Amino acid sequence: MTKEQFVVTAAQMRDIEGRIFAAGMPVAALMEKVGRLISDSFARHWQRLQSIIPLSPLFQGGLGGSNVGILAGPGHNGGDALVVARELHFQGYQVWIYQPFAKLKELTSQHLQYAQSLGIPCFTELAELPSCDFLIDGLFGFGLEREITGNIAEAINHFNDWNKPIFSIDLPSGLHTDTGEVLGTAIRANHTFCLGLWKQGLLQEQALEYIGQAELIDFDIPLADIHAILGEVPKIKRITKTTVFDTLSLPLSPTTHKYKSGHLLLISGSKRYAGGAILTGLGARASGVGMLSIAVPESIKPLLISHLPEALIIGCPETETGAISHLQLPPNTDLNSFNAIACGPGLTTDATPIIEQVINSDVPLILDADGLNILAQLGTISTLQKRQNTTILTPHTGEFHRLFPDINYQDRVKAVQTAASQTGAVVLLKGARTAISNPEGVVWINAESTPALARGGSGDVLTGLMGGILARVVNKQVNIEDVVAAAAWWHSQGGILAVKERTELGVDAFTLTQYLIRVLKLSIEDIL
Ligand SMILES: NC(=O)C1=CN([C@@H]2O[C@H](COP(=O)(O)OP(=O)(O)OC[C@H]3O[C@@H](n4cnc5c(N)ncnc54)[C@H](OP(=O)(O)O)[C@@H]3O)[C@@H](O)[C@H]2O)[C@@H](O)CC1
Ligand SMILES: Nc1ncnc2c1ncn2[C@@H]1O[C@H](COP(=O)(O)OP(=O)(O)O)[C@@H](O)[C@H]1O
Ligand SMILES: [K+]
Repeated sequence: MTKEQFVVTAAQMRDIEGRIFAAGMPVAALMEKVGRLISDSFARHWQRLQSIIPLSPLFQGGLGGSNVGILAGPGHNGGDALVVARELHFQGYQVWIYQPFAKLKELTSQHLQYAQSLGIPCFTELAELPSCDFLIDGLFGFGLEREITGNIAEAINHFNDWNKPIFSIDLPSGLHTDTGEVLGTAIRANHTFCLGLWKQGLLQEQALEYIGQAELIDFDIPLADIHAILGEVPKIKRITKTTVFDTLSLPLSPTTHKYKSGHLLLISGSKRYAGGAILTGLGARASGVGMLSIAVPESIKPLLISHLPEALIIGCPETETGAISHLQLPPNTDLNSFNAIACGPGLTTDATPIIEQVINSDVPLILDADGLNILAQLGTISTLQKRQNTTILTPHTGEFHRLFPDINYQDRVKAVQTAASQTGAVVLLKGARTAISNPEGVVWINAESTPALARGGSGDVLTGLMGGILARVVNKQVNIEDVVAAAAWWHSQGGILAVKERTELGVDAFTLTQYLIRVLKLSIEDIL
């Protein structure tokens, strides 16, 4: 595992830190190291930002003239901020410190004393503060456990109103380290330097509006200390490129043939929602699956053929409403002919018999969209109990609630763990921070995405892509949750690349399908 993949709670971070200190690392030395790493990273970002953000009238020209306000808290988060204050002072920035606390931890107090001895102005009252070009927030880190109130809450709201870029140390002050909940009020950062290991709260949706761009500052925590606290196989992990490339089974074997590269059956679309079938098919195309069959109502078969000439389009008898009434597979084919089935986008809830049929089959199965709505009507847990083979459910929040009305989905990590354990399925809960769990509670979180994906049809693309990867690798000793994670990561990265080239408004679902291979190519070049 790489450092980027680990996710910790405050208690786990404290325990890991405890081991490092017990082994002889002086606390002050670690703070010094962390502070220097933050200042270096900050200087790089500031140089880039300066070219795009107008500076205050006090700006005196040149990078060294920038004005920086440091917000220092009473604990070691404040200590980190004071090391950064000193470093930036020596680099030529105009620095001031806001420190309104009566009682400081000893190390923090020493750094404050030294900063003052260097002539760095230090203020305790908001009204006294000069202007600045940006703020560095070191009020609270993972030691914050209770609500922020009174003058500190007022100060945080005041700084948010300044509309200056804010860089937060470890996490935006005011966020709960584990849940990402706002404790009273919180700094709205433009950039967060997360220290050492990703804190769980930074991966929770409720924290997203406060974090800005997040970056991990690696300060060389020994892997042995991480595993001693998190276990050899940590329960909660962040998806990274490495996860994905371990799963995609590339490069292809030189002796492969089309049936060795997987055969996927997509069951999707209706007269009313023909587009869902096309988007799912285009998502599957990008997976590189060897054989793609798509079952649709007879009347939309010509449309599918025109978009996906390489796929075998299976026209099925349809209901009066234009949904598939039953599957009519080609001669000598049954469901066992496929390595995986992905089922649901655009089906409408009139296709109930199809869902019953695929659930009763013994083929690895992905259910999405109307596949999930029908499953909810059939009774989620009792219906899935019959299944022997792999099942993957990919609900968005509304579908999740229909499937699992008794599970509280506010804490998304717990929600997917419970849903997966109740059903024996791998459950992916879509959203800004998609969370995935297997029945044993091993969780992947997709921490990089873009709101540009919040558009109709983008989930259909994910279903097709995931189905194709599943069909390709399902017989190759992979963990199913890794396949699901790989698809979620690839889908989001496609969206992120599309945003870079086309803006956040330019990522309709069809366009997204065109970016999947482009982003894969860039990622492969990156790791070579
Ligand atoms: N782990 C690592 O490897 C490393 C960690 N490092 C850094 O240490 C940080 C953690 O430091 P930390 O433990 O001192 O806690 P921190 O977040 O500064 O705040 C706690 C202080 O705030 C106070 N306080 C709390 N709530 C409050 C409230 N509502 N309103 C007002 N006050 C409140 C509380 O006081 P008390 O509860 O005693 O009243 C206490 O004094 C971590 O985020 C990282 O930046 C790096 O330096 C090196 C590597
Ligand atoms: N705010 C957001 N940030 C990042 N990704 C998002 C956001 N909102 C939705 N998504 C992603 O967009 C996709 C939407 O899927 P879904 O709701 O099933 O749409 P549809 O059914 O129209 O295809 C999911 O992959 C989801 O994770
Ligand atoms: K902070």
